[in-house]
Amino acid sequence: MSFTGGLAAALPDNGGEPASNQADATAPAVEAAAPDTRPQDHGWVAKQGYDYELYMKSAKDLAEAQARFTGKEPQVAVGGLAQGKMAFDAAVYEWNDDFGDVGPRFEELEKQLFGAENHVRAGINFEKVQSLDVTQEGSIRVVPIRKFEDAALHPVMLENVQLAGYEIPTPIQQYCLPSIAKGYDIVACAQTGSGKTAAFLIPILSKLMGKAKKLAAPRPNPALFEPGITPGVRAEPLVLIVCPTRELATQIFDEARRFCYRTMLRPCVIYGGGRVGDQIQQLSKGCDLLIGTPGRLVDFINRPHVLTLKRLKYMVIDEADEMVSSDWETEMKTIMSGGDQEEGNITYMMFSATFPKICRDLAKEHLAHDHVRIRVGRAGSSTENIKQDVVYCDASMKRKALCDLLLAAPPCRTLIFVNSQRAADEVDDFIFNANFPCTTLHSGRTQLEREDSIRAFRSGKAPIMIATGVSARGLDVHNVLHVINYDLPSAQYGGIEEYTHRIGRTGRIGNLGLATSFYNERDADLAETLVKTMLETHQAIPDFLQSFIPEGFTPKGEGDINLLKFDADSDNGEEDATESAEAAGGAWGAPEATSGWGVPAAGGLGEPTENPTTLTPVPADPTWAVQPEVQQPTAVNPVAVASSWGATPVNPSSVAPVNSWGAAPVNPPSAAPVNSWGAAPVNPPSAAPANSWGAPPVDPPSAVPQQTWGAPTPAESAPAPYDDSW
Ligand SMILES: Nc1ncnc2c1ncn2[C@@H]1O[C@H](COP(=O)(O)OP(=O)(O)OP(=O)(O)O)[C@@H](O)[C@H]1O
Repeated sequence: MSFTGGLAAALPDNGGEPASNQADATAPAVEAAAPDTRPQDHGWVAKQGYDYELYMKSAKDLAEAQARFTGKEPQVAVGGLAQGKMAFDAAVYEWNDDFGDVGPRFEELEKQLFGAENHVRAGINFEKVQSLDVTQEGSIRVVPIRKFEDAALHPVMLENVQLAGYEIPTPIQQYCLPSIAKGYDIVACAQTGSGKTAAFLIPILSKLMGKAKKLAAPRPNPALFEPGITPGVRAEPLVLIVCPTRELATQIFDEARRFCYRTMLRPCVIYGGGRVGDQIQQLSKGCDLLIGTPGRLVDFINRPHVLTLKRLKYMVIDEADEMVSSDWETEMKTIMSGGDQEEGNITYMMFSATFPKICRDLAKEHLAHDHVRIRVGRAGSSTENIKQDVVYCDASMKRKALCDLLLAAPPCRTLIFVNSQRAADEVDDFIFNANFPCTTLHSGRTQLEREDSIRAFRSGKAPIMIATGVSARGLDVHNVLHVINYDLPSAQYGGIEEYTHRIGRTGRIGNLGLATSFYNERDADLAETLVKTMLETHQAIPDFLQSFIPEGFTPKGEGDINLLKFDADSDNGEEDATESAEAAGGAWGAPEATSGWGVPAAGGLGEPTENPTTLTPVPADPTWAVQPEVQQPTAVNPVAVASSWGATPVNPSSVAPVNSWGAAPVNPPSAAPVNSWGAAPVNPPSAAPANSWGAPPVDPPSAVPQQTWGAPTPAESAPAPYDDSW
């Protein structure tokens, strides 16, 4: 099997791969150069080419071809999919009508759905996720729950939450669970990787559990369904989740498969690029929860014999900021108010990590006046669990810098962002030919290639993925330790909001992560907000960006938070700021000294979280750039520069074992990433400071912000009984 992009695989392969992995057997013979083994010497797994022949075949042929190709039974990959099968076909819990309201356990499926390697588990800094301040805005305030046991969940849902390994609800979940229980419309904004998906799935599904028979449309008994023989039904979902990308849709589907386990609720996903006929067949078995991308959804809404929204009870718009961008305007209008749904009966929810004005306007138009508005931290902020490094890199030096970077730290699952499909293919070619195990994700790929890429990345067969920002939005992959902005997203490519979404692919749910961005003069339009965003989470500001630190800002100064004021369009705006201030001093009891962002003023931004010496300006690596304004390095040792390419790791034992990719550990070794990333190249370019590349995600701040919820922790008590009056 193969996991890399087309262009790279089509080029002469210097990697000495087995014949079966060659991309094009008909390509003219090229005298093979000696394979460059530096990536593998460094610990990266061997690259694998893309098998086009296999991927051009139909679904049925694919399974057979795959068996021939591997010489085995169709292989089960992460997520339980036979390679070549598409994500919408993934197994869901199917019951027999005789079971009643709740089905029995099914161990095999349980392992597949909840296995640790198949989804991200909370990391060592989970308490940081917990400690962010929550602001409620608007007239409705809900009392947060502190434990899942207090949320009056259906007992089977509570079991599913435990199986998923969720011990404590994240802040967004603490507020969304009771809000949804009470039936409010919601606008919610919380950091990347803070559990927004479960924040709506758990309470919605819990409310519907036990009522499936009453509310859901009749459908054939799944246990007896035979495609082509059993008459199908029209899909009449109770829940619709709309999201901008196919990858996100399949990811939400995976989460929905987990939380629908043992329930009588059937999840389905539809998205562009997936075969329409096959997706219709899935829907015809019955569909209670439908996840979809806007284009395919509208297509199906226009086929009333396939899909009707007349039973709809909940509509969730995920990544709402992206969804309401002008590209989707017509589709969103059709979905939100068109079709045959009865609008008055629908609870609307909008979720995102950033919330520009256009989003707030849409919320005003569609949501009930008394909707709940929840904001965790500042809208659009990042998390301290991600260490952000910005290194100066001339455009012409980016390729070399990237290879250096990939060889500077022990191999780890790495996501590289570029601004265009073309750049993705070019970078893919380059590093694939340099023998790095990579794959690409962008909308120019076929859907099968995209799904294959993600599986290869998730499983660790291709631990490096090059992606455009749009395609990787919301991507939740276990153990992504490093995000590299090969291109920074300038204003034209989504600006600081895009930056926040991108780096949020690492450091998820309390795990630590590193984000390295290549910066040069072309990124100047981003500099000011980038610096403020970095200061907000106590990042070191490199020398060449020091001039963008707001005037008067000192690490220990009082009132510095105000100096980091962000544009209204990337925050919740003035109107919200006023309400937020009211809320802070109101029912929530937020301490007066707490800023709207939840950083306690006492320690807050004034307190650098790392050794202050790391704030010292860092000279740029002269091998990447010549930068007039930055202090020039004293000397460049060409030998050292050259050897930094193929340097063997300082301490080979600290390199993640090759086979650790596939079954990523539930809790990554505690030494990683702190120790493993810190390993500087053996012979770093003499002028290049080690920590401008792969410095570890800093000593975690010693003063972890205290809970600032205001609401007292409920005393230990028995789980709240399932409230089936919902
Ligand atoms: N309470 C919890 N405890 C532990 N893990 C959790 C909890 N809630 C969610 N997770 C896990 O955290 C990961 C991130 O969640 P999710 O993808 O919903 O984040 P998000 O806020 O939607 O991020 P993004 O804005 O980047 O899309 C998921 O793998 C999910 O399974």
